[in-house]
Amino acid sequence: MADVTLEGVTKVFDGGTTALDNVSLDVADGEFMVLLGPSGCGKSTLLRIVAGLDDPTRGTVYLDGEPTDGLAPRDRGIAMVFQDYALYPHMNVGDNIGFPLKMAGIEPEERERRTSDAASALGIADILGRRTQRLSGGQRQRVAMGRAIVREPDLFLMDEPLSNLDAGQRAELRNEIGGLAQQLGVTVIYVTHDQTEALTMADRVAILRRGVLQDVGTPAAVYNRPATIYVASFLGNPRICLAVAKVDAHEGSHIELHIGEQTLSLPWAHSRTRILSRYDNERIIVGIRAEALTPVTPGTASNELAGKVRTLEHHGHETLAFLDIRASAIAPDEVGTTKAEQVLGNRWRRPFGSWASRWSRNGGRSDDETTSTADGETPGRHLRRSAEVAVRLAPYPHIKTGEPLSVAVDTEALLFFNDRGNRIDVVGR
Ligand SMILES: Nc1ncnc2c1ncn2[C@@H]1O[C@H](COP(=O)(O)OP(=O)(O)OP(=O)(O)O)[C@@H](O)[C@H]1O
Repeated sequence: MADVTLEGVTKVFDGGTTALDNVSLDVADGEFMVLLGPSGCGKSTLLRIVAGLDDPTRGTVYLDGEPTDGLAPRDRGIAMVFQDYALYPHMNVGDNIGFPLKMAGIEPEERERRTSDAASALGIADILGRRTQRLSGGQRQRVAMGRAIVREPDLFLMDEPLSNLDAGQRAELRNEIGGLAQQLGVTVIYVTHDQTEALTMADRVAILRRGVLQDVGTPAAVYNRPATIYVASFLGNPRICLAVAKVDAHEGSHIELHIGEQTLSLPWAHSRTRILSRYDNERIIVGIRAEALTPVTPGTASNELAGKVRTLEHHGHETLAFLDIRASAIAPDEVGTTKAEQVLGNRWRRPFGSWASRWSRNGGRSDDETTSTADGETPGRHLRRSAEVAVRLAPYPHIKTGEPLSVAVDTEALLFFNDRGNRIDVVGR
């Protein structure tokens, strides 16, 4: 039995770095929770605080409903596995796995039984007598895992345990760790920066950015219905296209989304029309994943985008075409900054009216990339990021870079964000 609750956990290190900023998170008993985020977002700090190796500056960690303040790491029923698995080189595999039991004064017979059970579960029962120096990376990590599970912990904390392995070993162990956790019924908090690990292994994923929890949900929920633009862009390969669109609501009839010079039309009965209509005459960000697009003969679909193929990426089983749809795009890191305000134009439309209206007339495309705004900013600099959508094609298609391509757009699969990067159509999350 081990459920974990973090309540308003903040960690500010000496020197002023805020590694965690008011993080609240529940991990249920037996759940496989993956903490996902880029380097430096606070994942390891969170894990160390749960383990009791670091104290939070503010907030509380509860284990099974009990506050852990002052509870020593060894009394938390936790086992940790790190990326740099330090095995004892002078011991064989079996002794490495059984070492924590020896330290705990467990009788040799019992030790042997538990060591052998752990080794069998990890598929390394046949190498118990081997020295650890000659093991492969995957085998070494299995031994490290064995040493952790042999203690029969209630809670497993894993910090990038696969990052030192090659791609093949990672894929293999990914499956095994998920299966093993289920078999043992333990609660796992697993840290990674790898979205594939998160989406394939997790019951739920918690996404951190600069110490702030962005979203928590099942892999399907955070992928299909991300709470923020950051989550939408962090998950998914190829990356989501974040295009600027102007909303034009025709009350009771339909909503037009002007993306550059092109227009998508959503019927009034569309699931998200009412929410979008609140942004009438404003610019929003439309997230377009490859899944929303299907190549078509021009003029045959009810909603289409057309563009020129800028690049082709051949992946063997498919080819990705990156299509310049002649519209403005935004980078997730720009969201919430003055850059985003300028690209979106919602705030500066009035102060810099003349330039803005010319930009608007051009459907968001700058015809003068060097025009300066009143405060000396160069708007063209911000507009040069042009929207490129990724389109999945059959392997090695006949199309060439520079050629036109039209795609049908499944408007139900589009994601809509405001200028602060929050999804404006969050329903049921
Ligand atoms: N002991 C420390 N003293 C000061 N700053 C620290 C300390 N440990 C971590 N930090 C800082 O806190 C932030 C979060 O670090 P943390 O190691 O938790 O991130 P992470 O997401 O695990 O990164 P990585 O994936 O690179 O391990 C970083 O800016 C880091 O530099």
